[in-house]
Amino acid sequence: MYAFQDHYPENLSHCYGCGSQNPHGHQIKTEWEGDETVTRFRPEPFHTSVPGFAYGGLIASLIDCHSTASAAAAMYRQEGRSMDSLPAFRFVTGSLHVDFLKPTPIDAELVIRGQVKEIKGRKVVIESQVWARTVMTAKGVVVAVQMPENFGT
Ligand SMILES: CCCCC/C=C\C/C=C\C/C=C\C/C=C\CCCC(=O)SCCNC(=O)CCNC(=O)[C@H](O)C(C)(C)COP(=O)(O)OP(=O)(O)OC[C@H]1O[C@@H](n2cnc3c(N)ncnc32)[C@H](O)[C@@H]1OP(=O)(O)O
Repeated sequence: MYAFQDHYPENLSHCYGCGSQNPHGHQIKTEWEGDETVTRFRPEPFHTSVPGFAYGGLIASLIDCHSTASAAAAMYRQEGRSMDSLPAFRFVTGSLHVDFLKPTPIDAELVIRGQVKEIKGRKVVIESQVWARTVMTAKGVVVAVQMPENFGT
């Protein structure tokens, strides 16, 4: 699979959630399935909250990076060009909202499915659902904003 995150340049691949160069991070991979974006992730025992269940911060982190990657992919798709082409779209999280609906089991593959709800100017809104087997355990809304030139200053 060649994922959205595989298009990130090396100097922007250190993110804890999605950076391929971060050995301590989740290194999530996201791709299109039709009009939805999909990330699959298997929690480790050290992601535990209550024994048997995944930590909520992990779930939020998965929704976060799934959504920023989805925002970038959506913007490229809207312009009909590949994620390798220039100018590059780089998104950071402006807002992250998570609803925890059910306990998320630690021993199941998690599937995060995202839909593009709005593209307006530099802003993309992504809604996502986290599935464990047949149960939707969380849902989220992220407002992703194109990273300003002066980010961090
Ligand atoms: C700090 C670590 C950064 C790591 C990321 C590095 C690189 C990212 C680049 C490439 C991707 C590669 C890898 C990583 C990808 C993602 C990282 C994972 C996610 C994260 O972990 S990332 C860290 C946490 N994140 C931040 O560290 C952001 C801090 N923050 C800011 O840098 C500004 O706050 C910013 C840029 C968010 C907005 O600033 P701005 O000046 O550009 O915004 P502006 O006013 O122009 O708004 C434009 C439109 O966005 C709407 N809007 C803005 N903010 C909103 C909010 N909070 N809620 C709802 N809507 C909001 C407005 O309402 C308007 O919408 P409208 O036009 O419809 O009114």
